[in-house]
Amino acid sequence: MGRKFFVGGNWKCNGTTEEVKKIVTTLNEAKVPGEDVVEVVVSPPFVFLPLVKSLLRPDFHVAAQNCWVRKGGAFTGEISAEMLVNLEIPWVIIGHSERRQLLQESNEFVGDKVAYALAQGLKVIACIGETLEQREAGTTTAVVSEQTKAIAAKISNWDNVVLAYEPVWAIGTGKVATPAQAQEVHAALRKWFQDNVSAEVAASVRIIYGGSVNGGNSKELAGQADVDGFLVGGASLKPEFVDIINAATVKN
Ligand SMILES: O=C(CO)COP(=O)(O)O
Repeated sequence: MGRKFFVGGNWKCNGTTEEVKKIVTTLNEAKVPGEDVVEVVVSPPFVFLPLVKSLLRPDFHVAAQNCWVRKGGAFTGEISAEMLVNLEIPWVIIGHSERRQLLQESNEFVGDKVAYALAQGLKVIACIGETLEQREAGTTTAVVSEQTKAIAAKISNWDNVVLAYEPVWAIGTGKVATPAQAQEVHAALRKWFQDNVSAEVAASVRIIYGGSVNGGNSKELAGQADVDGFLVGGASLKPEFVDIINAATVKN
C-alpha cells in the first residue's frame, strides 16, 4: 500500500556542539537505501536545529521535539510552529510520553498541538503509548485508542502525520516490546482507523514503533506487517542508528 518506511532519531535533551557534529558526520557517511525506500528524520534539541540542518545530508531531514500549541507571543520559553516553518524545519514531534508525564500534557492538549502544527504546514510525528500499569491492567488498546481519538477529533487529514506507538515501559529501559506485542497494537490501531476514520487512512497512515529499538532488534520488528518504521531514542545517538535505518530493507 506504499507506506514508506520511516526512521526517526529522537535525540531528546542530549548533546554538545561537538557531539552533534560527530553524529552528523557518521550519518552523512552512512550507506543506506535511498529516499524512495526509507525516510530518515533526526530530531536534535532546538538549539542545535539550524546547525544540524546546515550540515546534514540532503536526503535526511530534521524535526523539532515540540512546539507551542498556538500562535507565538507572550509564552516565555516556548518555540512556535511559525518559527519552525520560518527556519524551514519540516517536522515536529508532538505528545512524547516524557512530556505527557513530566509536563502533564493531556490528550486534548496534544490534539490541539498536532492540529495547530499541521495547519502551519509542519509534518507531525504524534506519539502515543501505554504505561506498564495500563498494560498490566489490560487497557493498552483502550489507552492508545483514546490518545489517537483525541488527535482525530482535531484533524481531518492524516497525510502529514506519522503515528509513533511508544509503550512507556519500553522507553529507555532496554525492555523492548516483542515483535508480536508491537504488531498486536499496531494492528489494533489500524483497525481503529478503519472503524473510526476511513479505510483510506487505515491503509496509508504510517504507524512506527519506539522503545528500546536498537541495531540488534530492529530487523525483526521491521518484519511485522503493521510496523512502518521506528522512533529511536538512545540508539539514535550511536553509529548503530545506521543499522536501524537499514532495517528498512526487510520490507523490500
Ligand atoms: O522515546 C523514545 C523515542 O522517542 C525511545 O527511546 P529509547 O529508544 O531510548 O528507548
